[in-house]
Amino acid sequence: MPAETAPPMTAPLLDVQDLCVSFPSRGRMIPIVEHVSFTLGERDILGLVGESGSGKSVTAMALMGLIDSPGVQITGSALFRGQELVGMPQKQLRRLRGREIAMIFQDPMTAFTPVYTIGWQIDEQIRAHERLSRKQARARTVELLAEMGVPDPARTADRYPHQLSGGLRQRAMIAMALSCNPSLLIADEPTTALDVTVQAQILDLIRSLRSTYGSSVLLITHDMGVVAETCDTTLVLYSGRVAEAGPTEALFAHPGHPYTAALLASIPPLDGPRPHRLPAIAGAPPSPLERPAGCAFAPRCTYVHDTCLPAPPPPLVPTGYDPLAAPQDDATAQVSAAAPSTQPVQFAACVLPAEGTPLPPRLTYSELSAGDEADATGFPPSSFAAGEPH
Ligand SMILES: Nc1ncnc2c1ncn2[C@@H]1O[C@H](COP(=O)(O)OP(=O)(O)OP(=O)(O)O)[C@@H](O)[C@H]1O
Repeated sequence: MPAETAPPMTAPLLDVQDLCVSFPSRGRMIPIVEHVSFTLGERDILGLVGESGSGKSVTAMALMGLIDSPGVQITGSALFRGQELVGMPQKQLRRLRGREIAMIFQDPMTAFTPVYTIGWQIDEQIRAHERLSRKQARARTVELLAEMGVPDPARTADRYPHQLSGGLRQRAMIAMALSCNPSLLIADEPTTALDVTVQAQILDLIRSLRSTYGSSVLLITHDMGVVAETCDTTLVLYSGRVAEAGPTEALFAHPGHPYTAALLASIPPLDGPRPHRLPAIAGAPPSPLERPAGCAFAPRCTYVHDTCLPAPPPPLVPTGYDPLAAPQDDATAQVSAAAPSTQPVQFAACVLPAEGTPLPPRLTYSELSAGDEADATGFPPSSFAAGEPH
C-alpha cells in the first residue's frame, strides 16, 4: 500500500530529549543510558551505533515502553508526534505499538510463534488493528509478503517459521511489523545474523520503506558499514552516552569524536588493497558501575587531555544542524527539498585536531579517574592498536 506524498512536516516524528535509564543494583541506581537526545524526522533513517553494551537496545526498549524490570527509572522526554512516551500508561503504549510504532529484532524467531504458520500470525496482527474478514486479512498478508520480496507469497504464508530461511523469516517479520502501516519502525540489529548478500537485500528493503510506506526507521547496529549504506543521520553511543551525532555523510567525512574516528578506522576499505591488519580500539568500555565522571572514552583515547576528565563533555551535537533537512532518497526529495550538507559539521566540543595541529598532551593511565578494564600496564602507545580484521 504505497503511501501518499505527505505534506512537509514542521516537527520531528520523534523528539527524544535527555533520556536517562537506570536499573537498581545492590541498593543503588546504575545509569545505563544517560542524557540521550536526538530527533528523527518524517521518513528519515537514523542509525544508533555503538559497541555491545553501549545501551542501544535499552534506549529503544525504553521508547517502546518495553522495559519491565522492577525498579527501572526512566526520565527525560520522548515526544512521538507530540505524545509523551516516557511515563505513558501501558494501555496507551500498547495501542501505539503495532499501530504507529513497530519493532523488528535480530532473531525473527522471537517475533513468531513456532506452532502457527507465518501467514496466520500476520493475519492475526492485521485483524487486531483492522476490521477485516479472515479472507481479506490473508489477501493483505500475501500482498505484504510480495511487497517484501518473498517469492511465491501465498504458499510461503502457509509455512511455519522454521521452514523459512533466515532472510525470508526476516522479510516475513518486516511484513508483520508493517502490517499496520507504522510511522516508525525500530529495527534492532536486523541484519546481524544474516550473510552479506541477504544483509544487503534486507538493507535495501529497509531503505525502501520510507518511500513505499512513508515510515521513518530507527536502525540499531554495531556496524558502521550498515550505517554508511543506510542511514541519513547517525548517533554514536558510547557507554550509554551520546558521543557524537550528525548527518551520516558529514560525520563519516569529518568525525569530530576520537571514538567515531576509531570506529571508522576499523572499517575495511571498499577499494584499494585490504590492509593485513585493521586498526582496533584497545581496551574496553567502562562498566556502567564504574563509569568515569568525565568522558567515558578517555581511558582509551589518544587525544585525552585534562579537560576530558572532571565532567562529561557535552555530547557532540552539531550546531545549526537541522535534522528535518537531512538528505533523503529520491522518492522523498519531493517532501523535503533540502540538499545534502557537504559542509563539515561544527561540533560543540571534543573536535579532533586538524591535520598538522600539535596534539594536546596525552595523560597517562594513572592520571585517569577510571578504567579498570583498560590495560593495567599503562595507557597504550596508540589507542588504535593493531588487531585482526573482523
Ligand atoms: N533489565 C536490565 N537490568 C539491568 N541491566 C540491564 C538490563 N537490560 C540491559 N542492561 C544492561 O544495560 C547495558 C546496555 O545493554 P543494551 O542491551 O542496551 O546494549 P546494546 O548496546 O544494545 O548491546 P548489544 O549490541 O550487545 O545488544 C548492558 O550493560 C546490560 O547489561
